[in-house]
Amino acid sequence: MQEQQTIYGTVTQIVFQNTENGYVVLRLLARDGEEVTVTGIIPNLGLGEELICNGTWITHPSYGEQFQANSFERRLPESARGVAEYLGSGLIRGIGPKLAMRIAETFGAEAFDVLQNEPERLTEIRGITARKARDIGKQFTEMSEMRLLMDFLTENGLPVSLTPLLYKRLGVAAVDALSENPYMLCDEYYGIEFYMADQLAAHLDIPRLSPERCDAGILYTMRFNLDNGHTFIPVEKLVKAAADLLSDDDVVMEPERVEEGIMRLESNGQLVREFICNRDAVYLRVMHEAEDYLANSLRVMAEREYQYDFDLEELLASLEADSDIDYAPLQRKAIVAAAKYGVTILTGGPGTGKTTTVRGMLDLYEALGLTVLLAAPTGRAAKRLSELCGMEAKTIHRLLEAGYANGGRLAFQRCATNPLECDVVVLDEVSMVDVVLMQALIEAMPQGARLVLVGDADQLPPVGPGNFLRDLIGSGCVPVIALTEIFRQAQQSDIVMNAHAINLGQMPAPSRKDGDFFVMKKDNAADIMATVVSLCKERLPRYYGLNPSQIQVLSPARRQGAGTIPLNRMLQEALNPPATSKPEKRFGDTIFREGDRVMQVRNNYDIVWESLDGSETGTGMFNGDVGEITQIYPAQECLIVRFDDKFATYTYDMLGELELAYAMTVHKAQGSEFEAVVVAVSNGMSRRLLTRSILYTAITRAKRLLVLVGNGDAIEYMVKTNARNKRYSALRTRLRMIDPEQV
Ligand SMILES: Nc1ncnc2c1ncn2[C@@H]1O[C@H](COP(=O)(O)OP(=O)(O)OP(=O)(O)O)[C@@H](O)[C@H]1O
Repeated sequence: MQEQQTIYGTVTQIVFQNTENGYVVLRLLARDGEEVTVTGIIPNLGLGEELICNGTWITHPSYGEQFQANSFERRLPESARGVAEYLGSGLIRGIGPKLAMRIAETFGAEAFDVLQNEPERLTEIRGITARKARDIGKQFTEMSEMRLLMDFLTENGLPVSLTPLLYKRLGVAAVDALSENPYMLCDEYYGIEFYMADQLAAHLDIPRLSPERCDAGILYTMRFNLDNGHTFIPVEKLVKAAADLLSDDDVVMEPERVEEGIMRLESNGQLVREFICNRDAVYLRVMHEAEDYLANSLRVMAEREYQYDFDLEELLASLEADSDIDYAPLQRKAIVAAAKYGVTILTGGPGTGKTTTVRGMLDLYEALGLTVLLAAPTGRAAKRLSELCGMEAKTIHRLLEAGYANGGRLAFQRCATNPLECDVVVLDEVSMVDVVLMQALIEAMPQGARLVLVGDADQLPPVGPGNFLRDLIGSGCVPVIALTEIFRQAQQSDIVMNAHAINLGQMPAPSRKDGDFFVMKKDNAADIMATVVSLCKERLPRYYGLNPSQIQVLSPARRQGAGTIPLNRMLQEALNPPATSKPEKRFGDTIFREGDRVMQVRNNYDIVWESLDGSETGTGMFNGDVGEITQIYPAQECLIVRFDDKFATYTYDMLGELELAYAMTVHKAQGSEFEAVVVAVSNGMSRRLLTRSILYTAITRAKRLLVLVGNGDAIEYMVKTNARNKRYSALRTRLRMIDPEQV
């Protein structure tokens, strides 16, 4: 093992600095007068800082001898020259080298004290207004606080990328809060894995069998399972999973202790335990509230029937006569039901006429003088719905005016006390909506408004918890109109016909020369990916006149086989190769380059956007929004992404919210449609992902052309595997249980 050494010195040059993870390569003027290269994680480093580095000397194959620091202590420079260098190194907006020099000359070694405690004294320097002084002081204070926080995170092996999140929510109190409860990092806001928080807890000497650790492990296990779509966990499974999580070679968390923990969390209101669906079920409180609320409110809404002093069927017939449409009997039934009942479900596969039926509903509502709001779970689905219905549709989040409340938690402006203004809400792509969001929507509906739910129950279930659409249909409590007839026009499409065949467990029909559905069989992932690239780059543009931007590649998996990560790397290389004219920015393993297709991968209500013509500005980008990087500004450390009709700015520290999107997972593509879709399926992908509903969802994303490139066995396996991953959810049972007399 290399001998640990300590070196002291002053930072004279920052050769490389990664702003996300704090990795730096620097030159240090050591106390013995020698200048050496040092590498390590030292966030927010400035020139002139004094460092005491502990580490080892290594010989780098290209750069020779350098000191690899594994821990360090740092001190701000004390000499006037050091102060000038530090302030002038670009850390503070508004201070360049010249101004830094003047600050150092005026205040000498006291400069940092002035910046932190008496920034108004900066006005003694010519050219600094009171406002600028305040701004500089504020930045310096924030930087100092953030440095302390970063130092704390680094010392405890936690990612420095948590700094902005923690600082935004807790400010200067973050270190104290973490020291008091390191497990707060496991909540959905920070999303840190249990073992990391556990590591911090160990540094803080929190006993491993302590109730705090036990309770944190139980809650972590509960949240982790929500990601698998469950709304509750049977107690015996929870006990086992939490005991496993909390035990290792050194410590055994007995199941009895976990049971005690569950009782503690039950009595302090964080968990709810109920015997339901023949199970001893444990819920996170919010999840129990969501299910319970949905069951009660939907039951009440479904009981509601609206009376008209004229015949709705006749009114619809007269509307039909005025238009060139002749609805099928089931469509007519759905349109009338949507005006008559409190809740109506309209479901069916592709080409069965759902959209046409929704348009019929809108016509009837108009004739009845009812105000309608249209919504869908994703931006793309909302856009498509707007186009098809000729009226504005919003995402559910936008409809409910989502934003961040104090402390950074998601909050909806539209709610029970400030309801939406409408007589009807029509929600499309309901298969994607989880129980928590559904609860928020129903809470925001005004008393007496109708709800129309449209979706295809054979699509993938939502990413979030529950199985809302299937549970509601299965409960039998709500009128359901299931369209089954494929309209003649839609029958011309092999995409539609094969989607229905696959849904019935049949292999897709062989490709027709003039058809819109092709299967290309390739044996291994490398051949599959090479074929996908050639389709996107040459063959589809050449034969179908498609622009590569109209083609979307989908894969069930991310890393395995022909997953989205290797596919994105290859597609980026082929469709947007590096060029000196195109600036790029590396973030983790991804290189973002001007011209790249990217996707926003979580909801962020704070991202500022501007419409293309600059006439409108707003905030909020949503999970699944796809755009193109139009500019990268290295000096300003930001890049601009164009999403359909708007530009959004991302600073480099936000790049964790973007992914390359030449290829995306089928899950991410839910609710979106594309001109042409290329689906890659290979052996080597987890069998959990090779299911019929994933293949069906992938295929139904294509409007004009679908090419399925894959291993024959894997495709057949998908068609035959109707396994829906089991979700623990009790909504269906609750809906059936409730006695309408009691509500
Ligand atoms: N009553 C009808 N008479 C004749 N054609 C119809 C009727 N209803 C729908 N169609 C036609 O059937 C096709 C599919 O209808 P529509 O787009 O409404 O179905 P959909 O279920 O929304 O399909 P998808 O989910 O694939 O978008 C369209 O071409 C539409 O014009």
